[in-house]
Amino acid sequence: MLESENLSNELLYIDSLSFSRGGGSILSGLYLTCAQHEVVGILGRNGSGKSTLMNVIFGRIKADFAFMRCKGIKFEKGYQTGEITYLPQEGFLPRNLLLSEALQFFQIDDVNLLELPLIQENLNRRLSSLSLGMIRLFETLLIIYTKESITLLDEPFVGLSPIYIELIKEHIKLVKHRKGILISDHYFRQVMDLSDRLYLLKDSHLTQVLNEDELVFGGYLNQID
Ligand SMILES: Nc1ncnc2c1ncn2[C@@H]1O[C@H](COP(=O)(O)OP(=O)(O)OP(=O)(O)O)[C@@H](O)[C@H]1O
Repeated sequence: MLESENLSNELLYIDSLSFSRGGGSILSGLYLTCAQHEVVGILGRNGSGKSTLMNVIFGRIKADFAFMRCKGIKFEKGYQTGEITYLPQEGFLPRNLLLSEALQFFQIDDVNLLELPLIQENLNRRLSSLSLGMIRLFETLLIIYTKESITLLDEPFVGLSPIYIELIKEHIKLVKHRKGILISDHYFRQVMDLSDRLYLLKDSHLTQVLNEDELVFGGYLNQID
């Protein structure tokens, strides 16, 4: 169920985030927070700036201006805080790793993931021997189960069959008691289903939306019959 902003247990605080390129404003004065136990969804048309926003938070690109706090401490590059992990749109795990090595690298020790039959069956497989969808699935599960308290997920459902989309959702729900999660994906119903709060990124501004009607009003969806 979508809620209003939860100011207790705040993990991530973003204010006045602005980013422009080539003379055009891509993100303008964005305000966004994420608390522990929360999944915050960000929807937007292609090219609206969702990945740019996550890249700025993680520190891969620099904003023109952004005031960002993690657990009350100001930061400029999310990866330097030791508190933020990020699933980028593109694959990131070296393909020559075994799945077991990838799990070790991210120091995953949660039995909810380690004892999954899907994980157990593939522990000794090299990622290069897996399909692109399976690599994406494992990358997403690994990032969800990292120990860091904030997780940024950019299009975690792309390329996944429905049963694996449900699996990802189930595991996000299992870890969110100890995390704050920002998620962006074009599978908007899945994002809505998971999100405690939902935002629409449009014309470089972020607006909170409460339901599908407001997504229609915001020009993200066509009229619902
Ligand atoms: N370094 C850059 N130089 C020029 N333009 C950029 C740069 N980074 C992002 N942009 C532009 O910013 C806009 C937002 O891109 P971004 O990838 O963040 O959108 P998105 O909402 O994630 O899109 P999609 O849903 O298609 O992945 C695009 O028009 C893109 O061309």
